[in-house]
Amino acid sequence: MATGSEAGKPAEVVLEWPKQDKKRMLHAVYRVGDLDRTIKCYTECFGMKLLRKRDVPEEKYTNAFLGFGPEDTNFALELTYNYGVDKYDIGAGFGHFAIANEDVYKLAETIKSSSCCKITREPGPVKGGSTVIAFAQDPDGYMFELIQRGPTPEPLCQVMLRVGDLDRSIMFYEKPLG
Ligand SMILES: C[C@@H](O)C(=O)SC[C@H](NC(=O)CC[C@H](N)C(=O)O)C(=O)NCC(=O)O
Ligand SMILES: [Zn+2]
Repeated sequence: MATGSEAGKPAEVVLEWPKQDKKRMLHAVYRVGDLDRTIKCYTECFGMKLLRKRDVPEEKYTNAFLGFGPEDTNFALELTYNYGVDKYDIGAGFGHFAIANEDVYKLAETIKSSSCCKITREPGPVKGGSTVIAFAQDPDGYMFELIQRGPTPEPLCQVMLRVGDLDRSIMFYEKPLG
C-alpha cells in the first residue's frame, strides 16, 4: 500500500521545506472548445479572475490564464483554444481540479443558477469521511471538486489525476520533479 512520502516526516520538516525549496507548481494547461464560454464560467461560477490572454495566430491557438491571484504567487489554469476545435475527449485519467471554499452549499447554489456549469454531486460529507464536498462540471466536461475549508490565499488547491501505480508516481514526482 503506497503511503505518502511525507507520512514519515515530522510536521516541522514538512513546514520548513517550502522555505528552502523555491520550486512551485505554476499552472495546469488543458484544451477547451470555447475560450470566452469557459472564462465567463470560471469567473462567474468560481470567482476566478482572468489574469492574461495570449493569441498565437501563426500557430492557430489562443491561451487564457485564470486563477485566484497573480501568477507570481498563485497557481493558474492555462486554457488553450485551438482555432476551429470546439470539443475534446477528456479521457479517464483526468479526475478533477479542487477549489477550497468556506461555504460549499452556497457555492453550489450559485453554480446551479448559472447557465454554464452543473452540479453533478450535491454538497455533503465525502464518502468515507467528514469533509463537505460537491462536484461541478464545466462546459467542456472538466470536473471541479468544491471542498469546504477555512479561508486560504490559494483556493485552487489540488489536481486529481488517476495513476496506474501510486508508488511509481510518487517516486517520479519526488525524484526528477523534486
Ligand atoms: C481528497 C478529496 O480531494 C477527494 O477527491 S476524495 C473524493 C472521492 N474520490 C474517490 O472516490 C476516488 C476514487 C474513485 N474511484 C475515482 O476514480 O474517482 C470521491 O469522488 N468521492 C465521491 C463522493 O461522493 O464522496
Ligand atoms: Zn479531490
